[in-house]
Amino acid sequence: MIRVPVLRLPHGAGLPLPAYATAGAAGMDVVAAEDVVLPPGGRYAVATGFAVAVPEGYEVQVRPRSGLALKHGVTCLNTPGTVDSDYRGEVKVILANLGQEPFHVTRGERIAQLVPCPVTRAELHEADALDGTARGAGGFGSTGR
Ligand SMILES: O=c1ccn([C@H]2C[C@H](O)[C@@H](COP(=O)(O)OP(=O)(O)OP(=O)(O)O)O2)c(=O)[nH]1
Ligand SMILES: [Mg+2]
Repeated sequence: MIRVPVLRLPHGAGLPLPAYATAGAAGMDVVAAEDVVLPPGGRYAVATGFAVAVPEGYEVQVRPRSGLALKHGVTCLNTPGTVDSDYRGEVKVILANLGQEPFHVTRGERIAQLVPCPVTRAELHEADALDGTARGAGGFGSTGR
C-alpha cells in the first residue's frame, strides 16, 4: 500500500473517489465527472473531478475496464495511461469508442481503473557499439520462421 493524497475538484463534488470494488481488486474504479456522448470512432478526455500527488518512484496507470471493452468496444485509447508523480492537474480518462453505436458516458459511471506501479528510471550511457546476441536486430515477428 502506498499513500496517495487526492484532491477533489469542484466539479467532482458528490462523486465517490476511486475505490477498490472487491478485496482482491488490482485497480481502483474511477467514475466520470461529466456526461458525454462518444460517437463511433470518437475519443474524448473524460473529467474525473480529482487530482492526485503520486509519490516519487511511482506512477498511476489508467487502464480500461474489460466490461466496457467487451460490451461496447469502449477502451482507454492510450492504455495504460500514465499519471506522472509530478502531475498535479486533473486526472482524465481518454476514452475511445471502437464500437458501432454511440456510447453515453454518464456522470458517476465507472469508466476506468487506476493501478499504482513502481517505476524504474534509467540513466542512458551512449556507447560506440552494443554487445552481440543470437537475436541481433531481428524483431517484429522474426522468430520461429
Ligand atoms: O490517461 C491519462 C494519461 C495522462 N494523464 C495526465 C497525467 C500525466 O502525468 C500527464 C501527461 O501524460 P503523458 O506524459 O502520457 O502525455 P504527454 O503527451 O507526454 O504530455 P506531457 O508533455 O504533458 O507529458 O497527463 C491523465 O490524466 N490521464
Ligand atoms: Mg509526457
